[in-house]
Amino acid sequence: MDILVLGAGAWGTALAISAGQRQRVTLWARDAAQAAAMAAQGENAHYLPGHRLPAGVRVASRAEGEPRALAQRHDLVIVATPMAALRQMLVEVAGCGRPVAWLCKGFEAPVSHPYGLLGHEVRAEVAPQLAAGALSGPSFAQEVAGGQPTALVAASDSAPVRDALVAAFHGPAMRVYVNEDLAGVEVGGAVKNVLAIATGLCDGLALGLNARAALITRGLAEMTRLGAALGARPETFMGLSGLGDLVLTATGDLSRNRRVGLLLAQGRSLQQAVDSLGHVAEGVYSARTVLERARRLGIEMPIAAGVVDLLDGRTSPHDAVAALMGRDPAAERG
Ligand SMILES: NC(=O)C1=CN([C@@H]2O[C@H](COP(=O)(O)OP(=O)(O)OC[C@H]3O[C@@H](n4cnc5c(N)ncnc54)[C@H](O)[C@@H]3O)[C@@H](O)[C@H]2O)C=CC1
Ligand SMILES: O=C(CO)COP(=O)(O)O
Repeated sequence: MDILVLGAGAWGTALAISAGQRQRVTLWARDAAQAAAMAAQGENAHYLPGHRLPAGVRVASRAEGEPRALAQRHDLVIVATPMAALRQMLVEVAGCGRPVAWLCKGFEAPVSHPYGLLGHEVRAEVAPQLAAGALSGPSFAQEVAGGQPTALVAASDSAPVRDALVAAFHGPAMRVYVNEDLAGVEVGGAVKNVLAIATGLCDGLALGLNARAALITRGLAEMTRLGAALGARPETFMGLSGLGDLVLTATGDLSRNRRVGLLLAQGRSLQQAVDSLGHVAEGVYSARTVLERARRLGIEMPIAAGVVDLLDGRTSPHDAVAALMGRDPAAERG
């Protein structure tokens, strides 16, 4: 199988390394200099140092071809950019006639609406004919690149897209489950990043394990409420892209979103926290949209609201926690 991975950050590179053990993979970087360095060094020293590219992975940039022309020469196209570049990449591959899946987890910044869109909503605007979906689930790039066992979920309303993702990535160290609930899988991936900022904050303030478990559980309830209102199936949130990715990202120190929360708790500014990562932390860019979409749907998301107040500088880490604990008693419901 020939796979095109558009975007050579940590996650695109890790999946290329994983699939490249068995398949032919083209790993495309927008930056020609980065592509040249990767080809020369046999690794992505900038975004994923310490992991060799296997022989099945070939590096490319625009010098080798524009995304649509390249896509037409492959069996499956993976968009591995951050959410901010998904629209542009879908425009570039629209009409390629190949199954397409994105890896990004978030809501787009509000560009075409008063609120940001999920990936499948962007697809509906710019490439409605494209057979497409998302590959999601609990998966730190470093562990996948190192061949450690991982389970993912291939979500799409198109069976050929789901099948292509399984054929491409299912292997000895990676199980790929399928799910038709693309909206649910996308909401899980987007909201867990916002909640991971909250648990990073909680742990950075040394509030304890009880507090962290409470945040994860009530965060899952917020995620499920928003997802159901956006047309997702509630049971999707008990799966890999919901609870699974929430637990991983909220508790795992490899998470960039969690690290943002930890750094804010130490008194760093948001700008300092973001700059120190060197990678995208999608929760920072999705949090306001999560809250705006919840507001329009009449959904309460107090944890997400606390994260937005903190990111916007309206509250301090301690006051954000106090506001959550000071809420009125309530029944425990979804
Ligand atoms: N790193 C991880 O463990 C995982 C990341 N993800 C998601 O995958 C997405 C990408 O994450 P990472 O690879 O970790 O980010 P990263 O910060 O390591 O790399 C981002 C890459 O995207 C490229 N890029 C940015 N704008 C672009 C554009 N307009 N056109 C082409 N390339 C562009 C950058 O040059 C860079 O190579 C994010 O949405 C993230 O939430 C999902 C699962 C795991
Ligand atoms: O999505 C991820 C793991 O599944 C990666 O999370 P971070 O972007 O917070 O590192």
